[in-house]
Amino acid sequence: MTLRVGVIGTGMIGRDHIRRMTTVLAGVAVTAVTDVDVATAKKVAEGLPGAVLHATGEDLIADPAVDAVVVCSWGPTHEQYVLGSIAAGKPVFCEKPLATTQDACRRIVEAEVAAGRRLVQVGYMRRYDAAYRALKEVVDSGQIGNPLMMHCAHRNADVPSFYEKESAITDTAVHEIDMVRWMFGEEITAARVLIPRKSRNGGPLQDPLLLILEMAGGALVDVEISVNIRYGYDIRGEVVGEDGTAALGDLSPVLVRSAGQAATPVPVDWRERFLRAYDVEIQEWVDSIAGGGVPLGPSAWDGYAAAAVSDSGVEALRTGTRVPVTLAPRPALYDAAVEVPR
Ligand SMILES: NC(=O)C1=CN([C@@H]2O[C@H](COP(=O)(O)OP(=O)(O)OC[C@H]3O[C@@H](n4cnc5c(N)ncnc54)[C@H](O)[C@@H]3O)[C@@H](O)[C@H]2O)C=CC1
Ligand SMILES: O=C1[C@@H](O)[C@H](O)[C@@H](O)[C@H](O)[C@H]1O
Repeated sequence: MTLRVGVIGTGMIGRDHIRRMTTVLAGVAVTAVTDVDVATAKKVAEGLPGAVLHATGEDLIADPAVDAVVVCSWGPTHEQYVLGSIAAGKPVFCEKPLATTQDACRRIVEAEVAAGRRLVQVGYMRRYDAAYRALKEVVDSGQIGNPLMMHCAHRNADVPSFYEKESAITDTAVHEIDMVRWMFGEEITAARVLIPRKSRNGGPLQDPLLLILEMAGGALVDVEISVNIRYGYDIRGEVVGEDGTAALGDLSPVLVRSAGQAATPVPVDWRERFLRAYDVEIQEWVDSIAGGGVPLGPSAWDGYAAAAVSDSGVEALRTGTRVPVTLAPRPALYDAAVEVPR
């Protein structure tokens, strides 16, 4: 059976997911699109034989030729489309963040619990990245002993002009927030932010930042967030255990030695660095729901938990204090929600 998908938001990642669903993945077809930027959506629809261009996200969700919805619009619009998909009983893959506040995420969790089945998956694609999966396997094997700390770096070459001070946490470090919950298999209990000297490349932003996360089991995670690093898109992670360390490997397939130097290329952006992870993520989502099953990836609960930590991180950035994370009780629908079945 071919899963018929409608895509809301035909911007950068919307178009990238449409490309992979139409030219890379199996068992899926894009049958409808919409965007408030009608001209772009029309152009995208014209390149998709048989696809319908809808005036609104609500019309797309109601389309009988749409079995499942992919939400790639701006964060503040996610809640309405995810709630609309749940109300229509349709599986929905929502790009991160699930919603921009923890209250909005809770409303989504409550709607899904009321519906009585898992319909929502959130686009935290690092759980599907080969390097992160290999790192987690080492940690889970016990080879490096009990994990005590994790050092992370999230470096963007640059960011768009509408990127705000808080985006370093809510839009960028939110990937690490989800990833470490999954890596350690436990919740984050508090956040702090340390502010170093400002980069001259950062404009009005406080760039870089250091986010410190406390894990429920006592481990500490530090995340360097640099969003104007210029040289490329660089994602790092190293877990320090009692008996050893394990780090994400060098991902380039080529090392060039020339003119007295050894060099590997650095990815330009997230599309290049996580190309394969997005493919695996969406293919697994398609496969899990195509036969009427439930989505197995990051859940609405994971989206809510990440948003709650993100809110604490923003508060820590604003106040310079340690801010605890308080989560609502986890509904039984999400038991084992920080684990991704393999
Ligand atoms: N998983 C990942 O690594 C990444 C995730 N993202 C996430 O994907 C989402 C979109 O990001 P980008 O594609 O980079 O942004 P973008 O600005 O390129 O595209 C967003 C599109 O949504 C449309 N839009 C805005 N409001 C809408 C509404 N109410 N209804 C329908 N369409 C609407 C805009 O017109 C625009 O075309 C964001 O939530 C972002 O955080 C983005 C980049 C990477
Ligand atoms: O999700 C993403 C963007 O929205 C965000 O702005 C970037 O900082 C991240 O690296 C990228 O993965």
